[in-house]
Amino acid sequence: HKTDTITPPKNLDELIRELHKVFASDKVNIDYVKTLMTLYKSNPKEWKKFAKFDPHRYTRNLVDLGNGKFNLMILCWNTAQASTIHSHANSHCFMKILDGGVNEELFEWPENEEVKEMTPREKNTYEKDQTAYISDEIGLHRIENPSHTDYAVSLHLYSPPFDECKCFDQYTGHVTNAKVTFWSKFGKRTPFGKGQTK
Ligand SMILES: O=C(O)CCSS
Ligand SMILES: [Fe+2]
Repeated sequence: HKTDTITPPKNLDELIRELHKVFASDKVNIDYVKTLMTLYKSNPKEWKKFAKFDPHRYTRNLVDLGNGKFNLMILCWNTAQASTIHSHANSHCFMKILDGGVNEELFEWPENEEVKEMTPREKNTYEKDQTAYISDEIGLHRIENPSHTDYAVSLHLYSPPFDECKCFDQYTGHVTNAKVTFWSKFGKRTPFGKGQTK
């Protein structure tokens, strides 16, 4: 796919339809997907039913299962909430900002098993409608909503889908495997203890 002739998706449903087509073939054209997600102009009317904020932690809200080829989800960052430093299970990770803004701080992978502070790399800031891409080959990152007054909302596509990722302690490089959970699926709250991890 050439990226200069992409028609912008008219709405979230059209973006999802287009993503299903793109991921039907096995080779992922990273630039094409980034451009497509960027060209979708965020419209809160289309995603507000997925936008649930929690006082303690950012929420992960499943939007689409991508025919098994990808997971599409909306993450809601309350003020000053951040992720751990984490990896992406050898998957592609695309993050498009739907509202507010986030900071991304990249880190090198820790070397072997030594106990050492992790090495920070570049910091990026993403504003509404911008799209970021990361993979384990690029490195690790932490995503944060830096605002103490405004929420942030981001649309994440992981391909292939994964339900566990590695989290890293910045000061020791210690790794833990964490199952990822969903606060809601297709706009409905996931019941406690059930269905939260897949
Ligand atoms: O999926 C997650 O919880 C990590 C958000 S930053 S890609
Ligand atoms: Fe991430």
